Amino acid sequence: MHPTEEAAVSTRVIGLISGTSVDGIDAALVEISGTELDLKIELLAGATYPYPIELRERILAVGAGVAISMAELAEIDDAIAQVFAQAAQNIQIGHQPATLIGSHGQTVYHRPPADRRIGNTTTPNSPLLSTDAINRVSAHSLLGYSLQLGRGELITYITGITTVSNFRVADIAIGGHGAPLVPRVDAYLLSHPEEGRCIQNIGGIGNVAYIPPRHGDWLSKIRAWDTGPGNSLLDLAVEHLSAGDKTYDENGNWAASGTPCDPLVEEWLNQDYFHLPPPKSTGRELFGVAYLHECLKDAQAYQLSAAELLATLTEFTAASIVHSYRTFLPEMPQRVLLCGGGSRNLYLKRRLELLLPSIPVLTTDEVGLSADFKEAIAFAVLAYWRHLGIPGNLPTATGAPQEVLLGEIHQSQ
Ligand SMILES: Nc1ncnc2c1ncn2[C@@H]1O[C@H](COP(=O)(O)OP(=O)(O)OP(=O)(O)O)[C@@H](O)[C@H]1O
Ligand SMILES: CC(=O)N[C@H]1[C@@H]2OC[C@@H](O2)[C@@H](O)[C@@H]1O[C@H](C)C(=O)O
Repeated sequence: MHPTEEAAVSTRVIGLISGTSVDGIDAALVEISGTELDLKIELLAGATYPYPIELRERILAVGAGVAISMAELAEIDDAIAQVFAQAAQNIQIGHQPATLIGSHGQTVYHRPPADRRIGNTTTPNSPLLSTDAINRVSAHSLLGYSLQLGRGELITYITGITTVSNFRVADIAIGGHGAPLVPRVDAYLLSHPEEGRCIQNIGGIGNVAYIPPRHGDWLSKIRAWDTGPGNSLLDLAVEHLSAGDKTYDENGNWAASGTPCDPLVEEWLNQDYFHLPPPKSTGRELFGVAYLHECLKDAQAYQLSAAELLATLTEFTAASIVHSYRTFLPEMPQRVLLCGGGSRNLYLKRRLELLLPSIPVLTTDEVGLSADFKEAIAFAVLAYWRHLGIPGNLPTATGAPQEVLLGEIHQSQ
């Protein structure tokens, strides 16, 4: 059957992801029809299932670089697959069953490819290589590497539903970053005929998709990249400042009771990552525990209170987003649509509004797409595209030289 004929009938798909905040598994049950410009989704159910505490701690430790044996890695891989499969089963309760699952899994390691474009520098997470050295080492060592745990074949076995997983590797194998992948879905679900929009996800890490008005060769003009920290530094700081009592700054209330220290924000924006042109991607390897400790050290000179420190980190997060728009976008957007948990941080949203005068800052909820479950929905769509033979990456977002089919299919029996 031709892909478009098959797509005329809607398909019930489950999207699963646990992001860089490692707070739990976001599951979305969606009805999908159409393919690209006619793509339609209906969110039938969305829920977040928290990780068992011990598993979350193990994942965070692995993500922070704690060495583990291969046996432990295998154990964590299967434990994650089991909780993902359980999430897939739970989200279907009270609904007609799904026929396909798109499971992103849990990122535990992400290394962007070494950057050939910038003479003798590389991306921040790669060892520093001179142009000569780059030419000497094999092409393979220049590739990125991204590891998502929660193997798809086990999810298929437990749920009995065909599962697509390992979405990032095909893009990475041809030289892309393998991230961000959601922008192609954003393009078809959130583009506007007349309006240029920035879709800003604020998860653990922040990422933007700039989508120009939908005419001419708009698709090739989309730009997308990881903007830097989302909630990662804020969450780590809150945990540190509350001595483990709190895991995040609810609605940004704590930060809102302080005042940002502008010289520190300026200083922090000098970091290499913010000056590296897109395509670019990052993770907790860069914006994680060690990074926060550097920030805390820098802050000592200013003797900031806890509230002032959080206000400063929140300002830094907002400023890194806006700085990247002003530096790398061909034109400023006419509207910004926020999604991800950080869109619930009202103080962060207010600071973004202040830094973007005259540009409305809304959430994707306000244009009909769930801000909480957009990523899970996107992986349902990516699995559906894989199933229909439609590519999922956007070369302008990942830096890959071409479009590719994303994901490995684990067929149910
Ligand atoms: N009401 C709220 N107020 C402030 N922050 C919030 C609120 N709700 C959620 N958050 C923040 O959102 C985070 C979770 O966001 P989200 O689930 O989008 O991240 P993620 O999907 O793990 O990350 P990524 O998009 O990088 O993969 C929490 O850790 C918290 O910091
Ligand atoms: C390697 C990895 O898991 N990257 C995530 C992370 O979280 C936000 C940002 O960094 C983004 O690049 C990506 O996630 C979304 C789902 C994406 O691929 O679009």
